[in-house]
Amino acid sequence: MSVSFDGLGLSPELADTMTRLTSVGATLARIIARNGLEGNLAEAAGTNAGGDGQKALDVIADEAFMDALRDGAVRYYASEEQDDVVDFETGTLALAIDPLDGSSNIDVNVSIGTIFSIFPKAEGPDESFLRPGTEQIAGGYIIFGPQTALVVSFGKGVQQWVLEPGTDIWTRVADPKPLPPETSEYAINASNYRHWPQPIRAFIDDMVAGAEGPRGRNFNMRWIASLVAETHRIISRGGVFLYPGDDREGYERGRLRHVYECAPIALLITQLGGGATDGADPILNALPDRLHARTPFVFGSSTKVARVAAYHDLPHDESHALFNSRGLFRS
Ligand SMILES: O=P(O)(O)OC[C@H]1O[C@](O)(COP(=O)(O)O)[C@@H](O)[C@@H]1O
Ligand SMILES: [Mg+2]
Ligand SMILES: [Mg+2]
Repeated sequence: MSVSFDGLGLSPELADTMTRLTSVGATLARIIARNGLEGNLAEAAGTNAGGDGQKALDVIADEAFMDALRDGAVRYYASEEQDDVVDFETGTLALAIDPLDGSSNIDVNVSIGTIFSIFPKAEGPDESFLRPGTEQIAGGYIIFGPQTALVVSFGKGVQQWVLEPGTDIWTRVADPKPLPPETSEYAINASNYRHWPQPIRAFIDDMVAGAEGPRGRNFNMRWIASLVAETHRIISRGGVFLYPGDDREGYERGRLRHVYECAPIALLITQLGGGATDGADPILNALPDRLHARTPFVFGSSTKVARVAAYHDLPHDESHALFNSRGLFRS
């Protein structure tokens, strides 16, 4: 196993934890690349704490991370795939993880990932995880796509490593650049349009209307249905992502989980100069009320994220007027 976090000021405990995460990442990359050769990683395997159907790879990834982190510096392990926090009984850190993000893409050979968030351990499990994302000492993801990469922030910018295919060797590559403040690309699952609240519909309506609409220019749309892949694209070339709350039962607070999906992504995006909110307020300042809490999530290029918040503040007619070609907030 070869990876170096030298020069980043990490404590030995954090560096050891990161090494364990990257070791599992290399193993998972090999397992994912062999999907279908020995078994079907997308096979149904049960139901998790959030009521989502689990796939075989969800369970394999969760067990691999848990085994690798036990007897290290992580005391509390909180996973999307487990109802409760696992107490390893020794260690100074608390790690929350979405072991396999984007599981609807396992069987279609599209990028998936692992998202993690690390805090210094607090008194107990609740105190360790139900706290503002500003207190994270690390947050990031591993993306399993045509290329396997680690993108992480330790609170001072964002760093990136790439896995040499077929090996355990991770090489640090150029840091991601700051996000462009403006963008012409958005990501949202538009099949939920009829369920969205009015400000989200207005924001999207105005972009769909393109050059002929109030915004006076055309926009492009992408939806991969892997938060990790969506984040990687936005980090690479800008954009805005929205998973709002909607009126479907169980989706009042959207779909994404605060602790192990949104908080670490918000850390990365804000470190790159972007915005990350629940539509109105910064995610990193919010307090989740339980481990598997969901939150509406809007992140990406700062101007767009601010504009979504402005749509929430204004009555429908006024928002269209303010954002039209003669309005105050054009572009
Ligand atoms: O299927 P939908 O509603 O578009 O939701 C897609 C979202 O769900 C997720 O797949 C949820 O993550 P999991 O696969 O870890 O449950 C995100 O990666 C993605 O952004
Ligand atoms: Mg996920
Ligand atoms: Mg998952």
